[in-house]
Amino acid sequence: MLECRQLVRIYREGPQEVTVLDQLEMTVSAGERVAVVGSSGSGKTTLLNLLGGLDRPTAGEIRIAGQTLEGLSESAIGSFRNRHIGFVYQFHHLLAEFTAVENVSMPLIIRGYRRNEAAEKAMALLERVGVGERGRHKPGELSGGERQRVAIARALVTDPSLVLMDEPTGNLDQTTAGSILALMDDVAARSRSAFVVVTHDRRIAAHQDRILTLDHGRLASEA
Ligand SMILES: Nc1ncnc2c1ncn2[C@@H]1O[C@H](COP(=O)(O)OP(=O)(O)OP(=O)(O)O)[C@@H](O)[C@H]1O
Repeated sequence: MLECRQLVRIYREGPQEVTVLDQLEMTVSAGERVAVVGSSGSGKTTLLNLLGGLDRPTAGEIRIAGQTLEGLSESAIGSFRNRHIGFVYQFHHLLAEFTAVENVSMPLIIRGYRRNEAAEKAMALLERVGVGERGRHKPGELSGGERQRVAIARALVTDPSLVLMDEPTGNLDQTTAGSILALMDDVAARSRSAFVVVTHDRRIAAHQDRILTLDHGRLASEA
């Protein structure tokens, strides 16, 4: 499902070069859930941005669902992402002028769902993450944790083949985080989505099939 070969990301700051990812190798199968842990600044967000095609590697190859990202134009990566990848990033990027239901419906409408059908599916997911009664509100009227849950619903609503999550439960209490884990279980079981979850939360990490630790630009298996 996901394969990285000799992935390198070097940041240049004037004359300085910082190698954040160094010949990194990673494989995730369909339906498999992987946690990525590592100290602050170890490159976890950098890795997620590369996997989602938001940033380009300095060298190396990323293959998702049989497609190599290298060589795709920005717009081709954009439409590939819409079809295959669900994202939860630290900044949620919800559309401010749309309600929670509309935000979660959007990826379905892009895929050709009718508005009513999309809204129904979106609402069911918002209910699953405990914000059903906030569905008619815009992001500015929601708390940080509520916005985060809307972003999680939006990432999962299309049953994407790959889900990328950066600290998905960072703002959430234990009970709410538990309901997110249950939803991830459902999605993984139903649609064989692969998950890559960056987290500092040991409970979230332990819930995945494998834990990979990012250290000195490489991934080592922990469990
Ligand atoms: N655009 C950039 N230009 C230069 N350096 C960058 C850039 N983005 C990230 N870095 C550096 O790359 C390193 C890895 O950053 P990254 O955000 O990937 O770490 P992280 O593991 O996600 O950290 P955290 O757990 O704190 O979120 C850091 O040293 C950071 O300062």
